[in-house]
This record gives sequence, structure tokens and C-alpha cells, in this order.
Amino acid sequence: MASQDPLYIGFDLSTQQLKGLVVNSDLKVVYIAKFDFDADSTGFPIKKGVLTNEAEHEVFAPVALWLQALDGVLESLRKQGLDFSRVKGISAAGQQHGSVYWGRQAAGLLKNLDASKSLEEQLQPAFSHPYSPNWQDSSTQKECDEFDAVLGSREQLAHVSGSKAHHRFTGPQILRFTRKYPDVYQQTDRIALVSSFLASLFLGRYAPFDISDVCGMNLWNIKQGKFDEQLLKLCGGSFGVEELKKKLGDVPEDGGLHLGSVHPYYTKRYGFSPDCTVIPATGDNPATILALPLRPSDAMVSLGTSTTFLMSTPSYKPDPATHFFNHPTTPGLYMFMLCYKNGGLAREHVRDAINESLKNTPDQPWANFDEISLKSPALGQKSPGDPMKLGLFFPRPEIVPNLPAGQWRFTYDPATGNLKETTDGWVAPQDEARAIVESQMLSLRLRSKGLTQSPGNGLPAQPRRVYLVGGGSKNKAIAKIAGEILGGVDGVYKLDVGDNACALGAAYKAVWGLERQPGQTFEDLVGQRWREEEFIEKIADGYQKDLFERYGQAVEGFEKLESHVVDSVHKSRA
Ligand SMILES: Nc1ncnc2c1ncn2[C@@H]1O[C@H](COP(=O)(O)OP(=O)(O)O)[C@@H](O)[C@H]1O
Ligand SMILES: O=C(CO)[C@@H](O)[C@H](O)COP(=O)(O)O
Repeated sequence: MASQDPLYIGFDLSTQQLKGLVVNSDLKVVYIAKFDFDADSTGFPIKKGVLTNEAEHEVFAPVALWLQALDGVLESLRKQGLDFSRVKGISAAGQQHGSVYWGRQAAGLLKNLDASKSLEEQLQPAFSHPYSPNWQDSSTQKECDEFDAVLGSREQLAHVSGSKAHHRFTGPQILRFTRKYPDVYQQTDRIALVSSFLASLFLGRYAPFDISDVCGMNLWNIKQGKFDEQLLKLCGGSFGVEELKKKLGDVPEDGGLHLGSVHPYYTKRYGFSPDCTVIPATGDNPATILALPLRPSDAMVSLGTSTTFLMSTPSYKPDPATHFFNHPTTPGLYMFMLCYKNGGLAREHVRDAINESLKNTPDQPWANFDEISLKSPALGQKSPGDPMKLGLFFPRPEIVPNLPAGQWRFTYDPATGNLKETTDGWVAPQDEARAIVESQMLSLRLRSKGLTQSPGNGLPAQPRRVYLVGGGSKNKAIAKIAGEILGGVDGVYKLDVGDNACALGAAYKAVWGLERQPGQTFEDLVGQRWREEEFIEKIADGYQKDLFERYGQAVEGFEKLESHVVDSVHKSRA
């Protein structure tokens, strides 16, 4: 490859870090830089990337932290030797649902960015509110009840917007914001999503929302392709629809649109070419499905701070228990998603309890967790007639199902259907290593069964392949259990850049945006350049008949268990 061939950068502004990843036109990764919020930032009292106000169930992140991180990542790429003048396109991914509140000075400050100062030094006055509500926030129950009711039912809201109301979704968050900070709302010139905020920083002016990420707001009417007037009316509250529309801006349909060139801040400070083009930034989950030419029969499980289950599908089958978004690049396709708050951090909880109980934290902190989960029998059954051990492990309030923080442990006898809430027979924390992974995977299997199909040969419905991405995809013990439960006739795979899949998807979006032929789809372009042998690795078997059937029985027990816990929690609240 000639040294002047074009390069593309994808950024990933997630919960715990900002990453920047550079690829060439052959889709090969040539540079990676990471700014870890807890470890690398200065001046923010954050933990795992966020601040919390437990009294109001609020979780939020300081926006200035992200400004510091962006200069940090660009500096790091410079130190690694990246020649920024070769970068032809930029795209990005942001943690979904988070909102950024630009104040009246923002447009001027963005336009006049001064390359002799850092972004953090000059942009702090640009925000009417210094914090971005985070996807882990659960302060909006009242607003969610209003969203679920406004179109008649939560089913109808899911039908229109792709999801029932969720605490973290931007519409309910904005409505609460109008009530908690009415003056600040009035002083807000523009509301961004984390993704469009990042694109705005590169453009030096407000960037529009992306066609996929806009579906994480409970405001976008997916079938009509526009904001829903009734939902806007509710969300704008006493300030009205027109005021809100102005703050939200337009949403272009084309995920590969050329939004404009990078601001001179980046040409002067880092040596970007003045014609480096900014392509719409999308959500971190939509970007993740762009990390490979995903087929409708494949499933992706992102094991990040959240656990998400992702599929690309031509069928729109909204349901209050799941999410549908527009596909980030391809009209006519949708992204199906499940999202769990208790993903990586909940697994870390069990990992730490195990290391503590063994009074031994190895250099590889997951070693004990992995060893124990692999030697524990499936479902805790030492012999086939034993009851199955099933549980829910939620150190934080959960989204799926909507439950407060807590731990619930059961035994289930599939022969009689008998489910018993008990800790008898459980050895804590050891039994929890396998049980927490099983619990997370059983929930995914339960909720995705409507979208999977039989791969033929009389085999039961299941994904063709399961791709693991995100920080946890390095973990082969988790991969093995995932394959046993979810199946996958072709096996369980991880991407070569497994924990950077989201930034990779954003970088591929930039390649597609700049290099596509007229009418060429993302799948076609990436499919042609994709080199499977180099880019992915099979890390575990998928479908194994006996285990798949046994876990099929466990799914039935798990479904009962969840409704039992949901009922008892709701009764105790009533
Ligand atoms: N070897 C491992 N085994 C299991 N989980 C891991 C391992 N390494 C990292 N993780 C998990 O990855 C999570 C971070 O994933 P990442 O995708 O980078 O996060 P983000 O949600 O910020 O994008 C951490 O919370 C950690 O629990
Ligand atoms: O809320 C969701 C999806 O609905 C989360 O998946 C966020 O998008 C943040 O994810 P990570 O930081 O775990 O990547």
C-alpha cells in the first residue's frame, strides 16, 4: 500500500472510554488509540466513566470529560505516527440515548475554534448544562409512564417508535429536563445525541442526528420517517412543539451523507487535510453491526459495559420487550436489539467476589472466574435428575425485565415444572460464575427466539453464527457458554479487533461514505473487501444438540422465574 493511500478514522465514545481507530481502504486496522475515562482523565470525580445521584436514580457524565478525551486520542494517534493529512473521512459512534445541551454561545464557539487551545479550554461555556444523562440513568419513571400512555398503549409506542418507553431514552429524559431545569431548557439552543455531539466537534457546527441513532429517543416515527407530532407534543411540555423541533433539527436519511469538511482546528492543530469529510456519527450499537457484513441469520452479542444482542433484519416486528432501530446505512433493513444494564459490571461483581473469597487476585483478574465457570456443570446439575440452578444477578436496576437492583436465586425441575426460590444447594460466590453468564444468555435466547430461523436439516431455530464483540469478547469461557445456550450452527466467533468493533464499524461507515459507487450498499462494499480469514476467529462451538435442548428446558424455567420476580416486586411496591 502506497504511503499516500487514503485512511479513515472511526471514533467510539462509549461509557468508559473514547477510542479512535484508523483503517485503510482495504478495511485493515492501522492505528488504534484509547483514552480511558477513569484512568486517563484529570479533574473529574467519575467512576466507570460516570457520576451518580442515587437519591434521584440519576447517572450522568461531564461533557467536558469527553472534550479532554478527544484531544487526548488525537494526540495519541499523532504520537503513534499517524499522518493526519491522509485521513479522507471521519465517522463516529456514541453511547446511545445520552443528550448534550448546547447553549446560546455554542454556534459561535464551535465556528471559531482556536487551534492554539484545547477543546476543553474553549468549549466549556458552549453548554447550557454541563452533564449528559447517561444510558444507565433511571430517573424518568413518571415520564416513561406518560410516554407509554400517550399513544394509547406501550405496544402502540413500540409500534411507532420501535421501543416502549425506557428510562434512558432521550424523549423521556428531555421531558424530565424541561421540568427539572425549565430555565436551562429555554437557554438551550440545540439538543444533541452523543453521536451528533461528536460529529459537531469535527464540523465546527451542529451536526444532525443520524437515521439510526434517532430511533433511541422514543420520538421518531420509524414507518413515517419523521418525528412524531404527538410524541413531540408530550416531550416539549409547556414549551411547545415548535421550540422542541428547533432544538432537535433535521434528520437526513442517508447514513453516508457528506456533512462537510473538518473544521480548521483539526487541520492546524493535527495536520488533517482541509477536505477531510465528516460522515454522520451513529449510536455505538448501530456502529457495532457495521463491523462486518452481518447477514440477517447472524447474531452479535456485545459484551461491553452493557450487554447487547444485535441482529440486522428486513422484518419490523416491534414489541415492548425489544428495540427496533433503522439500520444505520441500508434503507429497508432494521436493527433488532436487546439491551441489559447488568452486563460487564455485573460479571465483574461476581469475578471480584470470587477473587476475594479465594484471597487471590491473579494477574489476569478473570482467571479464577473462567476456571470456575468452566468446571461448573451446566445449570449446576451434577447429574441429569438434579434441579437446575437459575438466578438473576442485578447489582444495578435492570432494563430487561424492568426490575430494581437485587439478586434472586431459584431451583427449577423441568420434569415437574416446579420452580422454587431458594439458596439451598447454592455455593456463593462460586456457583454464580457460570450462573450469571447462563442467566444473561438464557435471557437473550428467550427474547430473540422470534427472529431466528431453522438453518435447515431439521435443526431447531437458532443463529447461523454468533459474533462476540466488546471488552468481554476476549473471554473464551463466556464464549463457550454462549455457544452452548444460543447455538449457532457455524460456531461462535470474535472479531480480530473484538473489543474495538464499535470504532471499527464507525471507520467502515466512513470508508463506505467516501468510496461507495452510486447506489452501492454498505453490505456490498464491505462484503467485497472483507477478508474473513484475517478479520475473524472461531473461538467456540455453537450448536450442540443435547446442551441446546437442556438449555431449551431451562429457558422455560427462566421465563417463569422472571415473571415470578416481576410479580412479587410489583406486589411489594403496591
Ligand atoms: N477478559 C475479560 N473477560 C470478561 N470481561 C472482560 C474482559 N476484559 C474486559 N472485560 C469487560 O469489558 C468491559 C468493557 O467493555 P468495552 O466494550 O470496552 O466497554 P464500553 O461499554 O465502554 O464500550 C468491562 O466492564 C469488563 O467487564
Ligand atoms: O443503552 C444502550 C443501548 O440502548 C447502551 O448499549 C449504550 O449504548 C452504551 O453502551 P456501552 O457503553 O456498553 O457500549
